[in-house]
Amino acid sequence: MIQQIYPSVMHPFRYELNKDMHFAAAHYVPSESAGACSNVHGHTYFLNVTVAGNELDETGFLVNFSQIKKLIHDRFDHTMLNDHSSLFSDEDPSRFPTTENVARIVCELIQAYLDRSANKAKCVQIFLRETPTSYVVYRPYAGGNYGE
Ligand SMILES: Nc1nc2c(c(=O)[nH]1)N=C([C@H](O)[C@H](O)COP(=O)(O)OP(=O)(O)OP(=O)(O)O)CN2
Ligand SMILES: [Zn+2]
Repeated sequence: MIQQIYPSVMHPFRYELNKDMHFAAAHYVPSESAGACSNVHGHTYFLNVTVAGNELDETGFLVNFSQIKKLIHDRFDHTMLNDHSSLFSDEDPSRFPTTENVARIVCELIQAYLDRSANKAKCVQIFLRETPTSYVVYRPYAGGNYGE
């Protein structure tokens, strides 16, 4: 079982849910300045997704926990991140599979799914741990504008 304390995110919504998961994936960071990380290596990524909103759907869910897992775990588990060419690139640093970029892209994938639902929930935080000593927190609405 994954049990961890996460940083909390400030937001104006009534409901907040969190989904934990892990996935095993390989990657390399295609830059000389990444040192050893430019070689192919693997991680068991630990991911915490925070979704918030004011309205529930017809099932009484903000979003189905299992749908969040399906979107990310099914896509990335036991894959080579760099091979996901629609998401990552060896040419564009904003698309290198660094922890920062993976966190943002995971958020974008979840938000694209949420945008297709009538209750319009928001992915407000991604916590992505790459190693026991390294993690990133991504907050898409850090400026406070939730597009309401
Ligand atoms: N800002 C970032 N820095 C680094 C990233 C990254 O994605 N963003 N990635 C790496 C490597 O891919 C590596 O997987 C993780 O590096 P590091 O935390 O240094 O790994 P260690 O387990 O060796 O850490 P120790 O605490 O020294 O044991 C590097 N940097
Ligand atoms: Zn790595």
